[in-house]
Amino acid sequence: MLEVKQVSKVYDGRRGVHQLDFTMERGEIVGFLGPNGAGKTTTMRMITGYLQPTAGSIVVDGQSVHDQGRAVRSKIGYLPETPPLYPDMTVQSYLKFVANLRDVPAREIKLRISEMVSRLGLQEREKQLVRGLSKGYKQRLGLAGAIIHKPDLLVLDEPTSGLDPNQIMEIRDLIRELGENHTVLLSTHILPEVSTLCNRMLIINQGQLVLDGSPQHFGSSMGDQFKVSIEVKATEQQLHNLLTPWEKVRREVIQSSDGNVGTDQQGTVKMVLTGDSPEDFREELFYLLSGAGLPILEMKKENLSLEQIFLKLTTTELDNESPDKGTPDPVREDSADSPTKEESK
Ligand SMILES: Nc1ncnc2c1ncn2[C@@H]1O[C@H](COP(=O)(O)OP(=O)(O)OP(=O)(O)O)[C@@H](O)[C@H]1O
Repeated sequence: MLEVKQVSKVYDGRRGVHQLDFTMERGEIVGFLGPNGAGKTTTMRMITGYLQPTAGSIVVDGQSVHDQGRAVRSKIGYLPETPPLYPDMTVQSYLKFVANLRDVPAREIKLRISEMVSRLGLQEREKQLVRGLSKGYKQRLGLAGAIIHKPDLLVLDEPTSGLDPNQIMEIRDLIRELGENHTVLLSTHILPEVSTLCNRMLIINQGQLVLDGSPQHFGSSMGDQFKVSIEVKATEQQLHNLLTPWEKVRREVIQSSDGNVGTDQQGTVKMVLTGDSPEDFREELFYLLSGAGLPILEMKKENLSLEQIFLKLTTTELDNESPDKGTPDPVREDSADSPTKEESK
């Protein structure tokens, strides 16, 4: 559906984005994450044809954004960070205006407006002036304008930014619904939004792609440590005696069900064990404990949170600031289990 090939954008000698390379399949909802100034808006504006890349190419459904701009734009719905709404138009007249602009056939416009109004829950607001709408309703109207020409690909730039928690939930529900028959690329600063809405995430930092894959996959496989929580029928002392010689694993006794730290009234201890490498040590741990006759009541692998992944990937300075230098490979899902270049040094 979308192919972004080696795309760079340089603004007055400064890097906007650098050698971005990714594709999106039909039906995917992809979250586009990155700190302020990482290059999300620049990328989205290039995909939607509003900005020309300095290098590289973008293809939507087999057509080049550069060479077949008009045809490509008819396949894309774009909701910029601030939707371009005209305050003196009514909801209805705005939708009519956008429908004309997006080449919706004249005989279909009336029907299309009523479809949009009911789909986006704007029935009560149809005759109201845009200036009187709340931020949430303005966002709904922006979304209605973005999909009125029935595009295949939706590009949404921070669609829930500035909304209150109720409005955020409503817009997320709408995006989830739109994702049933559109391909969606959405940028956001809200990490839980990615876990709840997206089946894939792209993280960009300083103009470069640093991760590509599913939030669930990376939560369980990334990081330079392996973490396990256990509940064992034993005294705290027994566990310490057994595990102290195991130098590669750090131990931390945590609160048990009765709120105590240490052996509880049922004679069990809860502990978090952290290995000093990503190597899975659960099997070794199992044999160690069972060999000592200490029953394991629970053993659970602890995943990295999205926040931890994001921080890990976006707080490292990239050393190739110059647009001419090469780009490190992003961590991709199919290569996430093998060490990254940095980790293998
Ligand atoms: N019109 C412009 N002229 C010059 N530099 C620009 C322009 N637009 C963006 N940039 C620069 O390009 C880089 C990427 O900006 P961009 O707005 O794409 O980031 P972003 O990830 O969308 O940030 P935010 O989350 O703050 O919206 C930044 O360094 C920014 O200063």
